[in-house]
Amino acid sequence: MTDELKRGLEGVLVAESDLSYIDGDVGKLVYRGYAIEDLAADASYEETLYLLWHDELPTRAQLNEFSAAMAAERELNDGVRSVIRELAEADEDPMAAVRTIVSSFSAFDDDADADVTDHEANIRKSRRITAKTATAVAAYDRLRNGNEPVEPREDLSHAANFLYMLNNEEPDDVLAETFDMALVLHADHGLNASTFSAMVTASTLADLHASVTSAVGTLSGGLHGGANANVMRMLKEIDESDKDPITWVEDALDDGRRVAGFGHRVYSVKDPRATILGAKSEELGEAAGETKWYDMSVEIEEYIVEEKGIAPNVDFYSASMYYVMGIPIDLYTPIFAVSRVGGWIAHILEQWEDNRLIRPRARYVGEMDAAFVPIDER
Ligand SMILES: CC(=O)SCCNC(=O)CCNC(=O)[C@H](O)C(C)(C)COP(=O)(O)OP(=O)(O)OC[C@H]1O[C@@H](n2cnc3c(N)ncnc32)[C@H](O)[C@@H]1OP(=O)(O)O
Ligand SMILES: O=C([O-])CC(=O)C(=O)O
Repeated sequence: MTDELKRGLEGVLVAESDLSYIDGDVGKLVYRGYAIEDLAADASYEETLYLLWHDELPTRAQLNEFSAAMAAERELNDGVRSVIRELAEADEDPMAAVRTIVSSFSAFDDDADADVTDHEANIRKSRRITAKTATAVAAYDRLRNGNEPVEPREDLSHAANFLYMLNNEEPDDVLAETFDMALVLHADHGLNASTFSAMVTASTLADLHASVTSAVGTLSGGLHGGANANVMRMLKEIDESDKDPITWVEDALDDGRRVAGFGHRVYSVKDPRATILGAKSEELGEAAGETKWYDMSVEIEEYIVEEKGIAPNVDFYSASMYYVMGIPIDLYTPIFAVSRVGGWIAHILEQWEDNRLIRPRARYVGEMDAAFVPIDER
């Protein structure tokens, strides 16, 4: 037992994993050995999920079977629909809504009572949770805007079907492929905070729904997944201010504010996902004739890298890219969850393969030997 204190568990190894590897010094990310650049360019989200859940890339036949089985789970049952409707009526924050909705899935899951050691049941639940999270986010957005949810279609990919359900319009190939790529890029990232919280919950032998629900709550915070929406809010605030982007950022830093979308616990250089998303943001901006958000982002990046030595993370360029795609700002983090749910599940399943309760210690710095005073004598 060591008494060395590692605040924020920085650099502490707590598990072995063969899911994803990050070299933060050179900006390298791989899923099961495959470079993120290759997966982003050529693999679909379903293919990536198969890789994460089943150890290897699927053959065409395996992928077709896997994708069809996931697509068959897209529909929501009436119980979940009414939960979503009530949350939308209450105008719940979208990430809080996702947390509650994911939790509610278990009430209607045929395998809810299966033991956590039942791998086949876990895979069935994994497919359901992943498929239904996308449907639920789209339905939530429609209902809060006074529209009826759009029923999922099984003939579309996970990405295309999500955009179809969100907009009640089949996306063109560019939009569907871009969104699919975003899902691939966000699917896994080592022991990030939300994945770790899923693992902590799973390590108690709480079930998949409990573990994923923990993770959704953890992802919502502004230091983690919540940063993507904060980036876009910042870009809009700058645009509406009378300051140029550099002055705005200088003032924010002088006020002790953090600039959303910059900095990372593991990367000391630019996040490789930000490089890919930046290029896509530029491409989509040019195609839409609106490069303002991308240009502003580049200006901010150049300044912060130069002045502060802090590089952009995944959340920086996804913001301007989603904005050009017409996705509502407060859905950016729910969309992160729509993808990352696959990574959470992969780590939960890996945790259960060789489970040990996760339970660190705190150094006690409180009082000792306090004399207890009965309540009426205090
Ligand atoms: C999907 C994701 O979760 S990616 C991360 C998304 N989060 C964000 O973009 C929010 C903004 N970023 C941050 O707050 C941080 O960089 C984190 C939380 C991501 C990582 O934090 P940590 O590893 O704990 O680094 P820490 O907070 O110790 O920062 C180190 C130094 O860099 C500075 N710094 C780090 N990020 C930023 C930032 N975005 N803006 C300004 N300064 C920053 C800190 O002030 C600190 O400086 P100091 O040593 O002079 O006090
Ligand atoms: O790894 C982290 O700490 C945060 C992150 O980039 C992610 O979860 O994708």
